[in-house]
Amino acid sequence: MMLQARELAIGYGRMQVGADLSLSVQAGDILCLLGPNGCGKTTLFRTLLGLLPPLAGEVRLGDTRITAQRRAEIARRIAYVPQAHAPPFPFEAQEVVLMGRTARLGPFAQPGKADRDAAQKAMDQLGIGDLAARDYSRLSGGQRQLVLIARALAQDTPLIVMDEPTASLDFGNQAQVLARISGLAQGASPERRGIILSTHDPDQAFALNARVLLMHQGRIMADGPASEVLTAHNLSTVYGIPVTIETTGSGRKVCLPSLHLQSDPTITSDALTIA
Ligand SMILES: Nc1ncnc2c1ncn2[C@@H]1O[C@H](COP(=O)(O)OP(=O)(O)OP(=O)(O)O)[C@@H](O)[C@H]1O
Repeated sequence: MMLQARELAIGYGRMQVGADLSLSVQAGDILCLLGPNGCGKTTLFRTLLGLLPPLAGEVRLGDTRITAQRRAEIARRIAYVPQAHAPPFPFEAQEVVLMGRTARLGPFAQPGKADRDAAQKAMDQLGIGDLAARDYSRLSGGQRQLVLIARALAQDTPLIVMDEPTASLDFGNQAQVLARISGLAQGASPERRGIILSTHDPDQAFALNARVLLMHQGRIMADGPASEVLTAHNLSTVYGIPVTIETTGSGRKVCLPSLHLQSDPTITSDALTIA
């Protein structure tokens, strides 16, 4: 199963957020989207999922345009981990995870025991089995995020799209989730998944050995292996701060942003010149 976008323009009505966006992902790929706040990552994801119509270009899931497919069909092929917000209604955490099963069943089918077992297994895998009966809207941000990841695992799809999946997670849970993402992409076929995720942490792209799409001003500025795309020059250009890349003793690359911004004459703006 392959998801492919060709020369997409994305946005809302007449407001274009991005253009010339092409990508493809299939089982075994980890595609990591990096770019500044507001550059269009979530908008791109919503377009890839068929939730938002493209302003130009097309998204194909398998052989068919995604806009021509029914929601239940799409839900059998792609799971979505959105950014974790509290819902207006009090669901139990296990009901939220079970939605991953019902999404793929169609409108009138009821989830059965196998579905409940799959939901519980997904929660156990992420170490949140004990949250099953808790009110989702009263969980912490990180707990909610783990519930949404469990929902995607329970949905059991060949592709998973994750919008900043580690954003609210503590140090340990970030590593756990990254390890699971890596495992999902490496599993034996047909268990092997394709993953698209966004993150604000370039080090995660290095840790995942991901293919990186670096977005800048609504376009893809660079596309390729993390070690080729995440250069000091590219990161400094995109994020507007001096960055250095170093290699640790174990051979993994890490990004170090400079914390001495005030003394850098290229970064000054009205907001910073308080004097
Ligand atoms: N529903 C909407 N209607 C109109 N404009 C929107 C809507 N949602 C987002 N935008 C605008 O589209 C642009 C891209 O937003 P988007 O949420 O895709 O960015 P992002 O890269 O995911 O940002 P972040 O890293 O902060 O999560 C922003 O300028 C935002 O204000």
